[in-house]
Amino acid sequence: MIVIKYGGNAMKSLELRRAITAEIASLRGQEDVVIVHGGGPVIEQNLKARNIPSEFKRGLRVTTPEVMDVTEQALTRLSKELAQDLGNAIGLSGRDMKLLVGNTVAEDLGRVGLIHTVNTELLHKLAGIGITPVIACVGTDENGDALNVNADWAAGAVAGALNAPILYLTDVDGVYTNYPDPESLAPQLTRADIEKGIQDGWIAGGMIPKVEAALHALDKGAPSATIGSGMRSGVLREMVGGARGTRIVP
Ligand SMILES: Nc1ncnc2c1ncn2[C@@H]1O[C@H](COP(=O)(O)OP(=O)(O)O)[C@@H](O)[C@H]1O
Ligand SMILES: CC(=O)N[C@@H](CCC(=O)OP(=O)(O)O)C(=O)O
Repeated sequence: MIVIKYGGNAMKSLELRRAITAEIASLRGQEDVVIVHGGGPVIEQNLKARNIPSEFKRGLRVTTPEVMDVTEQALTRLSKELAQDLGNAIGLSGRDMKLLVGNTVAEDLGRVGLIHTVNTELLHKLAGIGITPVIACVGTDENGDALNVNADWAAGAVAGALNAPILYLTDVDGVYTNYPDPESLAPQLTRADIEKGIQDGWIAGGMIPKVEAALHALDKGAPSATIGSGMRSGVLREMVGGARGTRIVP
């Protein structure tokens, strides 16, 4: 089984979305796939349409109950659409059958959560009948209330719980030591390299939660974590084989 995190940047256009879902569909011929997705830009659009202001603290969206509602609506709709694009797939959120259970992390972040328990049995059962789960990064707490989980972290938790490799699909070919110089793409980074990269500033912005979530996935049991772009035909197979993207190692 392999976990694919599919985020907002790699969904910017319908063409891109279709190209990536076709790539994922072709990978399914060789591996069972579990998709965990985000959708930051769609959430943003829906909040704007309703005139609901939203801000980020420490890279996470401050999630009031109102923001939670809009986020959940946007992401669960997206999971249905992605599942339709893919075929033989089912759109779920972490609230279905306690798929992603967690807790809030800080009072000033509202409903932002981290996942501690994943219903892996459900994922194995779906794989057993040839259905690909497409999971929106919305979790539940023990009371059944929704949590807004950063998609990189949600996917890392799923990969860790399944002891499965994870591919982080984004809009860059991997982590660059001198972004965006193509010559500086790092084939492999260790925890120490990542700590240095964040400290020295060459790992920045949205790449920070991604590399941190990748390390977390490894800590929790994922055998490998690879960051790259799924935009070209055949690239996912190459990422799985380690020939493309940046592989994060302990
Ligand atoms: N060292 C780096 N190498 C590659 N990308 C980087 C680096 N540092 C920062 N980035 C930024 O991280 C972005 C990917 O993170 P993010 O925008 O959160 O992606 P997604 O929405 O796909 O999860 C890239 O588009 C790039 O702008
Ligand atoms: C807590 C938090 O920040 N949640 C994210 C969830 C979506 C996400 O992570 O989507 P991408 O993968 O497209 O960035 C948010 O509200 O934007």
